[in-house]
Amino acid sequence: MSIILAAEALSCVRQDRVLFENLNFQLSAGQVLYIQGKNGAGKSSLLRLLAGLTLPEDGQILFHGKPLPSVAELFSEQLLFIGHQSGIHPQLTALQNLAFWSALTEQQVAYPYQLLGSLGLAGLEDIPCFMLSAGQQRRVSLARLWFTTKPLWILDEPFTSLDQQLIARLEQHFLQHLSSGGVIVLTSHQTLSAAYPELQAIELEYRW
Ligand SMILES: Nc1ncnc2c1ncn2[C@@H]1O[C@H](COP(=O)(O)OP(=O)(O)OP(=O)(O)O)[C@@H](O)[C@H]1O
Repeated sequence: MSIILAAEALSCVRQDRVLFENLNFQLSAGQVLYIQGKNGAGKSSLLRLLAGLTLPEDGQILFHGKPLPSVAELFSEQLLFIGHQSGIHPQLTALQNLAFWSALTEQQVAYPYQLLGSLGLAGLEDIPCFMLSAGQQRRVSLARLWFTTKPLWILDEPFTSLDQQLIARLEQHFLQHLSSGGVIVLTSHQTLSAAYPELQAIELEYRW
């Protein structure tokens, strides 16, 4: 199976501290990479490198076998990155946030009310997101995962603030995405519960 995303001898240094070095992995369609580690170990830093938002100290990231900078346009078309922050605009409503992402990424959201309702946000579609709870805001943010057609998902702590029911729902959605050829890289302090057919795990040590 062809490799979609790979890291070769990746190193990351922050504030003179080596967070990780010589990190290697290869991910093909249907595979999930689960990154664990203590607070400050470097999980978000690794995700930001993989999303092309920062550059590694050493090593390289390959997308479909090519160095990331050389395929930046294709990569950004195929990547959905949800960072540690929810990434929603607090003054906009849930519906407006969906419409914004939809226009920005040219991904059609066919039934926004239905989607938001299915995520437990019925009746809350038209109020500014700053009036929503942390978990509700996270739900608005994650709604993107239900209408995107992008194959590569990089998700930093996607379960934060979610209740167990929504976590289970999200993990089922991950399985669906993987079974249709998607790739997921995620961090979490929480143990994954679903039975992922092809799971790779990396534990980053906290290094002084
Ligand atoms: N933009 C930055 N500039 C300087 N140092 C940074 C930057 N971002 C992160 N760091 C440092 O890098 C280290 C790793 O941070 P990172 O956010 O990657 O950890 P993490 O494993 O995701 O932690 P957590 O579980 O708390 O979210 C920390 O010591 C942090 O201070």
